[in-house]
Amino acid sequence: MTAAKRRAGSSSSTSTSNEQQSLQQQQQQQQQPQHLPRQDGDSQAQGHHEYQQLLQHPHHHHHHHQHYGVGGGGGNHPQQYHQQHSHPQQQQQQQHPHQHTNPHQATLRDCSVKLPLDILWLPKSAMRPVGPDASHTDCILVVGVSRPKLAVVFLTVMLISLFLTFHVLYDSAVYNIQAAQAVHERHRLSLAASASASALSGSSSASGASFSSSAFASSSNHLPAFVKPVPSANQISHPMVFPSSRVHFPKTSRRLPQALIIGVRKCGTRALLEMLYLHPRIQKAGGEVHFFDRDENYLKGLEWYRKKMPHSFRGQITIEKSPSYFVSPEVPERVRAMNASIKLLLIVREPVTRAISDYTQLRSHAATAILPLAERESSGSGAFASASAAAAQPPKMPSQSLLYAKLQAAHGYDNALVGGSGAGAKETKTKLSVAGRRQAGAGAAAGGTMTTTTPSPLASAAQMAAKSFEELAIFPNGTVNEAYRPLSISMYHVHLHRWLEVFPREQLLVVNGDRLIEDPVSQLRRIEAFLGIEHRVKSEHFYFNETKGFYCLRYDNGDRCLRETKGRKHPHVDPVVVSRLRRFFAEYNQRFYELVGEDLGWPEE
Ligand SMILES: Nc1ncnc2c1ncn2[C@@H]1O[C@H](COP(=O)(O)OS(=O)(=O)O)[C@@H](OP(=O)(O)O)[C@H]1O
Repeated sequence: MTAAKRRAGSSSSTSTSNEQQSLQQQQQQQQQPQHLPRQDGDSQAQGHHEYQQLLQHPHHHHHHHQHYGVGGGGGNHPQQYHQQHSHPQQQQQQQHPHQHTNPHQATLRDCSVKLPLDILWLPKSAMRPVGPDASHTDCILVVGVSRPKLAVVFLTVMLISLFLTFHVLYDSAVYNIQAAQAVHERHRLSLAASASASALSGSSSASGASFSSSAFASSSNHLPAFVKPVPSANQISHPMVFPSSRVHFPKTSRRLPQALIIGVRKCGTRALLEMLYLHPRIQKAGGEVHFFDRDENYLKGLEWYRKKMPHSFRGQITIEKSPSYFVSPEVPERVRAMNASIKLLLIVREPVTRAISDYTQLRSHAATAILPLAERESSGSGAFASASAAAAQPPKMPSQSLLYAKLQAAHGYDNALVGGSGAGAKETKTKLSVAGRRQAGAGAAAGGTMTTTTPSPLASAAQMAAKSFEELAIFPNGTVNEAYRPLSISMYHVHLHRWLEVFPREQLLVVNGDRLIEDPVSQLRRIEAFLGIEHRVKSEHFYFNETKGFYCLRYDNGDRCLRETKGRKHPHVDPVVVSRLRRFFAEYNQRFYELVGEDLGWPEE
């Protein structure tokens, strides 16, 4: 612009004193900052006036342009910019007062475009002298920015806002997709757990795995508080559109358990796990994995075990429960080998009540096993059907061998169930504990049925279902059948002793199962403190269900009670037998109290 003006001044071939004067004026203008009021402001005002006139009377300026050159005022308005640049043209017109405007030459009016922006079109001739070969119809776009720095700031803010908006949208999209995938995965796992539970229905493991695995199944899509389930997670099955390495979304993965509910069977292990699962920091394995107590699982290795665990977020605690861990001698050392600082939860109940509960479940399982067996036998296929005969059965009718296997595996007692060999399958198979040897001896001495042969499934089941608790727990001579598995499991001190040989006492918390039934929140508060998580499970998470006679759980999406296999009605047991057993257990209970350092106040009569 300045150079153009200079050129305009120096290249004029008809230099006159007026021109020189005009040139001097231009040079003075060049030396002045444009934003300052100009000394020849009158000329500018005149120019501005001319411009306004041009806009209103497009042909008028041709007759009056020679009068321009006086005026005053100044400012930063873009039009002033235009005026400054149009000055050379005015000079030219003043130099040739009689020269008419070339019809092909662009005028201010021709090049003026009315826009909401401060954008002006100027004739090219306004920028430099018109040469003989210059096109007079050219226009030059002049964009006036009155406050350049403000404009830069404005643009920068705009760009940053755009970037942040995109970032937030992108992150939230990624978060939602991943949360949906987590829900989907949870849903898939719960379906798988339900399917495996129903596949095993009719028989339960020694610790009631199949029954408890589907308990609360419908509630298993519980999510940590910071992940809101989306309504139709199943629809989101596509992979993420963008790789999320840049987004620090809390990812889930399967982790080995940091806490175990090791037992005791029939003391409320399932209720405890489900109640803990109300806590957003807790993740649970759906069913009982039996990794440490079953050799066939343990030999598969820790990676197999880890894959059985649920997805969890970092900071969550994964818990698995397999009640038979407590009574399996090899388990403590195996658990320590995996994680020496793992936290152990042991829930106990008054031993005689627990034994009766155990008996109730076994009898229930036996009864469900007898029905199809009896139907098979009455149909004439014999007690030990061949595999092909079994295969020929309708799909709903399990084969005898399968039923028998289920019966044994689920109860974990083998023949000892029927009345005898107290230490149970696991303990007799491995080295016998002191109590186990004592029990076996007592059982034999008392004339207990130390069955070593395998009875037919029907006979075994029928015996189980037919015998009363009194018959199984007390020999005819009045002595206690210590070898009866429901009783031997209730000798807590024997089993706990093994654990405390491997783990320090402070790594194990004893939960009072009777109190958990009556007042879950107080027990859960202790457990939360033990696990080092904040107190989150409150009374509003529970309501007492009169029909069931137990507390049930309140979830965001509805209320849930444990299945009917939890809280079965116990058979009436002769009070004399109950007293006898309580006296029997009094000594063992004292030993247990000593081990745990707490008197649980169980009745001794
Ligand atoms: N809230 C609630 N609802 C239902 N049942 C409850 C609850 N809290 C504790 N319990 C008691 O849990 C007993 C079953 O214990 P487990 O879950 O350890 O059984 S198992 O070993 O897993 O089969 C079960 O024993 P039984 O009453 O003998 O069936 C219940 O007494």
